[in-house]
Amino acid sequence: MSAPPLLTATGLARAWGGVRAVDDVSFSVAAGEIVALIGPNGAGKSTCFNLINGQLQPDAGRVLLSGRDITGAGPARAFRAGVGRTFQIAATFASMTVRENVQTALAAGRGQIMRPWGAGRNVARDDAMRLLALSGMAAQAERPAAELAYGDVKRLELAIALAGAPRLLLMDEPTAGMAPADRADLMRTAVAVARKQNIGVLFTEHDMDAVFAHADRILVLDRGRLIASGAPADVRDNAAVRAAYLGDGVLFAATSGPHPGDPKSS
Ligand SMILES: Nc1ncnc2c1ncn2[C@@H]1O[C@H](COP(=O)(O)OP(=O)(O)OP(=O)(O)O)[C@@H](O)[C@H]1O
Repeated sequence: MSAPPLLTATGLARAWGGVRAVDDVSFSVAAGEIVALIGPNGAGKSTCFNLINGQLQPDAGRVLLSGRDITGAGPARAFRAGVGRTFQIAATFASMTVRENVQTALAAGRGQIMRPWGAGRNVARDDAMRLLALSGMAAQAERPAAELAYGDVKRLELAIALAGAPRLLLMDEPTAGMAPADRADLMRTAVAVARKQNIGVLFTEHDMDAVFAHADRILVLDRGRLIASGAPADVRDNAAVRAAYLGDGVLFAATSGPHPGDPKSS
């Protein structure tokens, strides 16, 4: 028998009052696979993320990580099981250096405390430097986090997420608020790290260039339902997806060159 996928979500459902925010959604993510979860505003992406990292209890359905049931486990237990997450708003300690931020995260994972003085300042130092190298931040290790440009804060946040040794990394709009050139760079870094470490990545993103350039597979939600799933080219050509985004325009802009059937710009 082959091993179960890294993440398996089956029949997930969650309503808010009368709104079916997530409605019978099933999908999987393999180790080392980069999967985008997209959909118009209010489609249910955040609710879906919160179901997967155990923050929310589903009304129905199951979340399995390598076959182990983590449904509604809560973020702490899901984290210990191997589900990491980065948020839209980066969370770092501004007064610490970049390296100390990562050391703190590593130490916390080992039940230790990182103190920036005495012997404590060497806790997990080498591992922190290794993660900073992976995230493209080694050269900035000794800078106070407060001095970083926003793109580098996001890279530091990636290193901090890696400190938890995730097997599945949920990235909530990783490129939000970044300049276009920085976005591509961050996505390239995140994808390279995930491939190297065999981490499965599930990310939400409004920037369709980032989605179509970097996802192996795209899941499309619309009003809580999974309306399409597949390779970027297939999803882009899917009539239901195009209809869901009609009037939004973002999906059509995120492609190289014109495509038959695209709405004409006047
Ligand atoms: N805590 C909540 N209480 C009530 N309704 C909620 C709550 N969270 C989400 N909803 C509703 O559930 C639906 C899905 O919302 P969700 O935030 O999951 O969508 P989304 O795809 O992440 O949207 P966006 O792209 O705008 O962030 C929406 O109709 C939203 O108003």
